Amino acid sequence: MDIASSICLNIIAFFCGLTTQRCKKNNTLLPIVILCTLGFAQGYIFKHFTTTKKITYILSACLLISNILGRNLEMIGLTGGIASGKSTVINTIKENFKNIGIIDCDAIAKEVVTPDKRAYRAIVKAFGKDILAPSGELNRDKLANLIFSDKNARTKLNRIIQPYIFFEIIKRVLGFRIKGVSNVVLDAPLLFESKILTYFCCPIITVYVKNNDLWLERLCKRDSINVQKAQERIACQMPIEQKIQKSDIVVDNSGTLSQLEAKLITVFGKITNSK
Ligand SMILES: CC(C)(COP(=O)(O)OP(=O)(O)OC[C@H]1O[C@@H](n2cnc3c(N)ncnc32)[C@H](O)[C@@H]1O)[C@@H](O)C(=O)NCCC(=O)NCCS
Ligand SMILES: Nc1ncnc2c1ncn2[C@@H]1O[C@H](COP(=O)(O)OP(=O)(O)OP(=O)(O)O)[C@@H](O)[C@H]1O
Repeated sequence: MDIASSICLNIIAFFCGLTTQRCKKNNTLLPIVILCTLGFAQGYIFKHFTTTKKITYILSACLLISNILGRNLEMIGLTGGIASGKSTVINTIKENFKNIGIIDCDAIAKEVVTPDKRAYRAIVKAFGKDILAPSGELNRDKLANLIFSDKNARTKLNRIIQPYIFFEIIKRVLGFRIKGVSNVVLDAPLLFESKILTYFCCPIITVYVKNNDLWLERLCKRDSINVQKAQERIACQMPIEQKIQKSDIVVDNSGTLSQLEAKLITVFGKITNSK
């Protein structure tokens, strides 16, 4: 019990460290407050066990180290509207910056709903078997049509799936830290909508397509949908103007792929060399 509590406190201390850059930027003392609270929580927990002073000192040092490990990890948030080019950005990063770790929330959202996973069972329970393809997997097109046209269904799906996505993000971030990776990109279409993720990411990059017609054209073509449906899907997310305003860096993807690549090499070159 004491070891489990200690591991949990260390994980919290690590993620508290990860919020440091964002809190510095926003001028808040939140990480220090959380760290002190953790110290007290640890003291309280261990008071009830027969531990020596030496062990308490070692455990406190562990908390501090976990916090420093979190501080030294740079989590770069990548977001933007639907079909704005986030996956294209990720492909460019993979090619040009081999040392950057990637966490793709869309991919995680697909993995956590494979048949017989807990999220899959919860979705089938909530939406019925109609939402399944003959193979037993989720019928993603059907689910997409449903959630992009019905706010209640969207909220219901988000409530079911997002805790599993967050849990997976935590696991992957810790995995990267253990491997010694110090820059991680979190590709999260709903980064600002989730609110909590914004505390862990600094800087946050928003990719957008300045030319609205071009944006609609790319979305219609990629998802094989008409303009009306494309507009409906765009309207399901926070307006892009708000995302831009909340971001630290914005990348306009109205140009060609090579123009995008050139912009990204400059942006990520600066971020990774700034430490
Ligand atoms: C609705 C689903 C089944 C559609 O699957 P599909 O394979 O057609 O699309 P894909 O997963 O690649 O998502 C495409 C894009 O749709 C947008 N989107 C997805 N889910 C949502 C949502 N709940 N609200 C608003 N936009 C969303 C995002 O921009 C995403 O990049 C799928 O997107 C899903 O499970 N969504 C809920 C999970 C979620 O919140 N994903 C975002 C991770 S932060
Ligand atoms: N600079 C570009 N020039 C031409 N086509 C592009 C460019 N950038 C992206 N695209 C195309 O636009 C479409 C959307 O891009 P992409 O899939 O990368 O967006 P996304 O933001 O990851 O989408 P989502 O998060 O909604 O899945 C794709 O078909 C992609 O090939």
